[in-house]
Amino acid sequence: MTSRQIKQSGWGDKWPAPAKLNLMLRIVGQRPDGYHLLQTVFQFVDLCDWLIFHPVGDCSISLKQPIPGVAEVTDLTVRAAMLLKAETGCAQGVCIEVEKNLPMGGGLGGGSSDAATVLVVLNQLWGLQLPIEKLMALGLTLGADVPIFVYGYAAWAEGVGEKLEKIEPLEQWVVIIKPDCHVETREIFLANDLTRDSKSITIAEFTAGQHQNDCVDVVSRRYQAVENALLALSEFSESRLTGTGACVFAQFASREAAVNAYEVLKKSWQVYLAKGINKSPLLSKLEIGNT
Ligand SMILES: C[C@](O)(CO)[C@H](O)COP(=O)(O)OP(=O)(O)OC[C@H]1O[C@@H](n2ccc(N)nc2=O)[C@H](O)[C@@H]1O
Ligand SMILES: Nc1ncnc2c1ncn2[C@@H]1O[C@H](COP(=O)(O)OP(=O)(O)OP(=O)(O)O)[C@@H](O)[C@H]1O
Repeated sequence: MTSRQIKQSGWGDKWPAPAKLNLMLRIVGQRPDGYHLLQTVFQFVDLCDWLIFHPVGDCSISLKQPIPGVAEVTDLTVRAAMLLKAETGCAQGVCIEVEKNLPMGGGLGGGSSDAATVLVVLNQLWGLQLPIEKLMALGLTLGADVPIFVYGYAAWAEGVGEKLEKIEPLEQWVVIIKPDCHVETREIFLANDLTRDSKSITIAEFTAGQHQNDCVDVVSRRYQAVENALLALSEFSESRLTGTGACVFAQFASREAAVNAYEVLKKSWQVYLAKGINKSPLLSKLEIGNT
């Protein structure tokens, strides 16, 4: 696979960083370093943060406006840019502007997606020509969810989420509830009552309807708002947790059915109406190399 080429220069453009859903999530083991071995299915949705890259005259990395509560040096976009510089010795700089739409700590992977967009776009804007595989490996050092956003296709994932196999789940309408709580991924993976020995399943079993998320009981027990959201959504369709939460979602075969649920639920919840997509909108803004 060669690096992907950008149609135009891309400086000053708005670049998408989409959200993801985990359509199922099984914990099938644990590595010696404590990280959990998963089986999961990633699909993107058309809800996005948007990033703009502004040229600067020196080698500095900065944010136009830091996200409240996230120090600039720990922001995943800044860390992604620094990582590229450290890896390549690139002497260029950038000012990154982030239009933040995705809720943080929601299990939608917003921070990871922002980081992936930085890796993919700066790789091109800075003329670094790192291959996608290298960007995915760099991304993995920032977070387990970063590689899928670099990869850009809906996928069956194993390992900690870095072993990816392209699949094409149905692109259905989705209603997502963001309960009024912030779930730390780390807290859930540290829980004593987390199932860590699920039986592995096949893609065919997932396609036939095996949608279990092994984190759901642990998260529901600790966060009443998540349990309530799962219950509210289940009035309309099968309700599921994405990642370690806090967001819960349900898929709908028609836009009408999704809108109906959305209209009812928005009276009581922070709710999003979205569409599942198997190709990341970030990829759609790029010309594809030899993929
Ligand atoms: C739950 C998922 O969202 C599913 O897509 C991801 O596995 C989480 O990915 P992420 O948010 O990028 O997570 P990271 O930032 O890499 O890890 C946060 C913390 O969760 C724990 N963690 C994460 C992923 C994993 N497979 N096993 C873990 O035990 C680790 O303690 C880690 O310190
Ligand atoms: N650019 C960023 N956007 C969002 N969060 C960031 C960013 N940089 C650092 N963070 C930190 O990362 C934490 C997790 O944010 P994120 O939005 O990725 O959560 P999430 O949706 O639960 O992700 P995941 O599904 O990968 O666990 C935030 O609480 C915040 O402290």
